[in-house]
Amino acid sequence: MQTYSYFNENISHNISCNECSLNSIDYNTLKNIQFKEDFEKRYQLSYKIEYELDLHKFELIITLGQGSFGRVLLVVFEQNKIEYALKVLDKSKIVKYNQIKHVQNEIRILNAIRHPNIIIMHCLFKDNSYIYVLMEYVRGGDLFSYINKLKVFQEHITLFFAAQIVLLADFGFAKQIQQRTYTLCGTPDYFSPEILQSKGHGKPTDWWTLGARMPI
Ligand SMILES: Nc1ncnc2c1ncn2[C@@H]1O[C@H](COP(=O)(O)OP(=O)(O)OP(=O)(O)O)[C@@H](O)[C@H]1O
Repeated sequence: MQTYSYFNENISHNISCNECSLNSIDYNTLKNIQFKEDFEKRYQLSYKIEYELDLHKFELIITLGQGSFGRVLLVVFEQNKIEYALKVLDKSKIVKYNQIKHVQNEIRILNAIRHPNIIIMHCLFKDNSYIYVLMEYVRGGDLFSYINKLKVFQEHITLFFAAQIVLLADFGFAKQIQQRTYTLCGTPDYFSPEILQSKGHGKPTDWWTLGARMPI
């Protein structure tokens, strides 16, 4: 079996991953943290690997969804009996489709952000074939499935989702920018005019996409 070292596997960390470290997120404390500064610090530090964790320490319940490079499983951690979402990423697929940088970036951003509206990444572990991202489990499914089910949203439902149910979990195409970027990514149907004009786009482009995606 092939092994890779793209995800800091070769850097040794002295980490004890126990019940305590998985439960150590205190929301009240987090409220007071200056999100941006904290993000920068965490982003620079990059992510760490929990070498003491492996799949056998979890009970597998069901598959929650399928992504491009693997599945997301609902699991229960044996030590504390808490449910988590475990994203299982297939290393060989990531390498085959030349997505190493994208995946590294997604994990790095998710690991760096601590915000009540953004899913918590607890830790990362790996074996020879897969990378496992242990995250907060969010009930209720995702917006995409809900849109598929209802097809068209009434205005009040659209307002409800747009205003408050923006729990972000997917940072595959996320990028840290100062003013503008010229990177072309995303679904063409929802491209903003500034992306199409290739003159550089910044944060307002996300508002365009949110509006375009709302199925009123
Ligand atoms: N933390 C979570 N809690 C509950 N369900 C989740 C969680 N994370 C992901 N899921 C479910 O798993 C599905 C797959 O997620 P994943 O992030 O792997 O792929 P994706 O974003 O849909 O696709 P891609 O890999 O192309 O970005 C999601 O659509 C969602 O239904």
